Amino acid sequence: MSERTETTLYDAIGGMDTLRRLSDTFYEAVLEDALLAPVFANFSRTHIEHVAVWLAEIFSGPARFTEELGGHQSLLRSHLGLAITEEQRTRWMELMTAAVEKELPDDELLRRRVVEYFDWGTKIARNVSAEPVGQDLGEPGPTPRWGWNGLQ
Ligand code: HEM
Repeated sequence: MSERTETTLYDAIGGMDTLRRLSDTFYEAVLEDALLAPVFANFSRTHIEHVAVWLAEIFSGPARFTEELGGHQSLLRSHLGLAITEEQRTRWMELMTAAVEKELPDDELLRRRVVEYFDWGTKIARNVSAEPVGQDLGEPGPTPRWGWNGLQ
């Protein structure tokens, strides 16, 4: 194993500071986007922080989303009833890819793995969003981890 893959994606990204900047830059663009802004009608600043906390855990940083914010089940439930279209998912990916290019270290493999996570995760969000608010999702299992080789 190379030295590099012994580092978590979280550390390679630059930890919470970079994830907060990523989330902030992304939502600034989302709220100016005619296709996505209406989906985020109930947006608040805490959303930016919660997304950064989720991403920290996904990329093997501190597990605070599980410990403090309801974990995987709660993340999935946040998307119930949103009826996200494929067009909206694609726009979300475009804006997030631009935010990754602006905020993450200039490391091609790191950026590629992070964008691959978002591609995977947005498909799950879109699928869950087709279910009505209050839908019983069962026990989805622990928060996933995404590393140098993708889903762990
Ligand atoms: C990997 C992909 C995604 C991640 C990691 C993610 C993450 C999150 C998190 C952590 C929350 C809870 C925020 C909170 O507690 O305040 C949330 C809520 C939400 N997400 Fe996502 N999301 C993803 C994909 C999407 C997509 C594709 C859309 C729509 C195009 C979307 C729309 C929303 C909306 C509307 C909420 C509720 C916002 C509110 O608090 O009013 N998400 N998401």
